[in-house]
Amino acid sequence: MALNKYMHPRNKYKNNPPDFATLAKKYPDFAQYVTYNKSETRGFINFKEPEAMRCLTCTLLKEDFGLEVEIPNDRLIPTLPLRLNYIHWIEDLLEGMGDVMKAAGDSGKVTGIDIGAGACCIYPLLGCTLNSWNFLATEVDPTSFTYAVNNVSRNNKQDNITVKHVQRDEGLLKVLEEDETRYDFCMCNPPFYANDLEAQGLMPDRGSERPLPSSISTASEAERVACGGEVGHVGRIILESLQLQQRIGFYTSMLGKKSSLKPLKEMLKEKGIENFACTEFCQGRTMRWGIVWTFHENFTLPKKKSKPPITTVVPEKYLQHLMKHAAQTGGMQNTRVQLVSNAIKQLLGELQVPFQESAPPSPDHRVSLTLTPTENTWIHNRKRRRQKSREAREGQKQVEQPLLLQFDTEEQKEPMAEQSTPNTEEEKMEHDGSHVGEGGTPVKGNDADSKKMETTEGAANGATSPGKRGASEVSASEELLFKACLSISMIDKGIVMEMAWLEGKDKDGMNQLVCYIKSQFTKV
Ligand SMILES: C[S@@+](CC[C@H](N)C(=O)[O-])C[C@H]1O[C@@H](n2cnc3c(N)ncnc32)[C@H](O)[C@@H]1O
Repeated sequence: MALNKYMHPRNKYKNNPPDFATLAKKYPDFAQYVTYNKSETRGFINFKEPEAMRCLTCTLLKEDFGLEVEIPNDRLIPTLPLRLNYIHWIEDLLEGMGDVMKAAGDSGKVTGIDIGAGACCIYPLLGCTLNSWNFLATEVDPTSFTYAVNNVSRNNKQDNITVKHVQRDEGLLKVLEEDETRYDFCMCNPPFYANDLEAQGLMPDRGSERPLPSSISTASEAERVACGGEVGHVGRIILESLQLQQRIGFYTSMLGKKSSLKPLKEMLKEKGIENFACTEFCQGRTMRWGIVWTFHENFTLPKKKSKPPITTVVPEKYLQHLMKHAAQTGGMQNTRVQLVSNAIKQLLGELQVPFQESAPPSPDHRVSLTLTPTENTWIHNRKRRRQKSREAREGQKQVEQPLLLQFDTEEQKEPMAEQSTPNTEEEKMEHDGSHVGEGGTPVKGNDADSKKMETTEGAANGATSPGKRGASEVSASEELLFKACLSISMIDKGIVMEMAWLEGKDKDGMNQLVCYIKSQFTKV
């Protein structure tokens, strides 16, 4: 699928589309929707068949997240890659907001609001399962509300997720009236359309070049239509946020139409809300957009588009090397993420790259470091090491080997500007392409000119500065080469290192540093 490569790097389906044949073997309910190629090695499903899509979402939630859900026939079927992209964006924003939260005296327990949870209650269930977030979920539609409540208790999440039935005209202000909680964020997947004609794609402004939705929508009227469409719906949240201010850390919404961004950005500016940003959610053949705003002045939201983080899978051989070393030195209590991050921290220390670690570690045990080098020591270091090798060869001083990451003595051979790993089986992930039940707005040709996932930035939320200076300690007289967020996390049982550009003047330097660290992974 064309856009899968721009999925959020932590989206578990980015490089790992579901294998329908394998799922069919395990789940007989799902098997009835699967057809096979001649050799029966590959399974397919019909993305235009709502029953098949409903079963796929339920099966994936069970298989990949351990969640049991029931979705009624006549309600929206949430597709997972898009929902995960939104959740991961919130994770990134939360990470960038770490310090601001602390300044606001936050307890550290992340609590969000999902406006319009739907029957599946997908965002609260995913957010709670992946990140232990608590949620207040609102829902206007009585049927969806009942299903949402049941789906929460079916998964034993009632202590973490409260589902509240609200009236259509009951906004956040009313919902939070008798509530003292300070929320970290709110999220919303609003009804896209202003009326049923627009929902059916029959409005004259739809544009003749634009194809009709490729799938049958199972969404109810409340799920598709809101007064003023999504601009009206999100506009009301903007107006309410003017009163709620910092009661909610940051406000977000997903948008189904790119054209909705402009009026919403104009409204934010008109209301004096300058701290806002937008992003793209790319998956399958569909794009969606995200908008975020905050009343926290210190929280710098990402303002411009940036490349996706450079993603590197840490080789198994290197992990084995670290574990062996840990076994010898009594460090076996460390997780694999900790072992890799400790080794990288040691390397950064040796390179004298100032870094600051986010604290506390995120619930998914990801370790994030904000790097703020003022000098390119990794290139110089290579030169120095080459010089030392030469000297050693000439019978002079021997080269010192650092403890864990043994430096290479050759010039690096890898390309300097690595991009995210390409998707190998994209076509298998038809899943999000059809967008059943969401009144799909397929990507237009002219929307497709910039398909890069915007990465969230502003992760300068450190609490410790191990070994070297902290990121904030770079003195004004020293010029920053760049600021980047290096994170180490576990994705699908593998350890992944990501480097995301934040700001600065030396992108090549950051790419070189990634190559340098990568080269250490292969030196064991
Ligand atoms: C597009 S659906 C999204 C459902 C779910 N969040 C998802 O992403 O699959 C929008 C949901 O918002 C609900 N809704 C519409 N207006 C609402 C309002 N004023 N307050 C709360 N929920 C609302 C609808 O009933 C519907 O369930």
